[in-house]
Amino acid sequence: MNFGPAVDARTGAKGTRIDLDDVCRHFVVGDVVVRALDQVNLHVDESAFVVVLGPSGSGKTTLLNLVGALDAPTSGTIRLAGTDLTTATRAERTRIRRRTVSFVFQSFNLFPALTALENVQFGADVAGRAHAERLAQQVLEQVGLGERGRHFAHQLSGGEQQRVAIARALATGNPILLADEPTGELDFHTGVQILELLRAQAESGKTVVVVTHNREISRVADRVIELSSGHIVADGPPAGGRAGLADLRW
Ligand SMILES: Nc1ncnc2c1ncn2[C@@H]1O[C@H](COP(=O)(O)OP(=O)(O)OP(=O)(O)O)[C@@H](O)[C@H]1O
Repeated sequence: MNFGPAVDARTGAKGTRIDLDDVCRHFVVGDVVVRALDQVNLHVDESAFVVVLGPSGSGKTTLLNLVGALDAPTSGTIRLAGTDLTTATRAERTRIRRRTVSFVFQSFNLFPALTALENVQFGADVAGRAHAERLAQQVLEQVGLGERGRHFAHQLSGGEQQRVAIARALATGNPILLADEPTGELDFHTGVQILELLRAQAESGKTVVVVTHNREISRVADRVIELSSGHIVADGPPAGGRAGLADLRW
């Protein structure tokens, strides 16, 4: 197992560092200020399976969007792989995003008009990787769908679609994988298979950040960051130690 920091082969940067200092993200809607995140300090420098846990509205997606350079904070500093996102231009943020992070969503978000292989190749293309088609086929095989490359999303089960989505994220080669409720639309058994796949990525050197409201998922994390009303209220290993996937129930 390799828990050391992944090094970006193209830039030499230690790609797994995520640094948030005094980060606030406030939304102003009319007279109301929604403090989605307030004075958040978070540092992740390990290749690990990190679960961000919190109830609906606690700020999980807001946090993921900031870490993924999809959104900018109201105040505070965010650095990704050592680069300050808050002072970066929009073009720089795009470049950092392409080389550092990948995304997996609750509802899979595959392109319906593309085959499974083409969806995965898209990930490699966006990140500017060479031999994208060959790479896409290899990654599809890695997630157990080597035979399904010509199939479209509607010909795949939910769990298979999520595997393709994870393959698309892996095909980028980027060191940080961000997943928003990746098991939210799956039955328990399929959800555990997806968690197993995500855990395996962390064990092979990636930083995997999963946000969820499902406390059970946090039991298999290396590190659990609990959010409540926009604040981090707990940060550490799961209470009672890390459980095995076979111990989960939900
Ligand atoms: N664009 C926006 N405009 C106004 N308020 C917003 C916006 N985006 C998020 N919020 C508010 O910020 C708070 C945090 O939202 P966020 O989506 O991050 O929570 P969450 O923990 O991901 O919730 P859920 O589990 O329901 O997805 C909520 O009160 C939400 O209504």
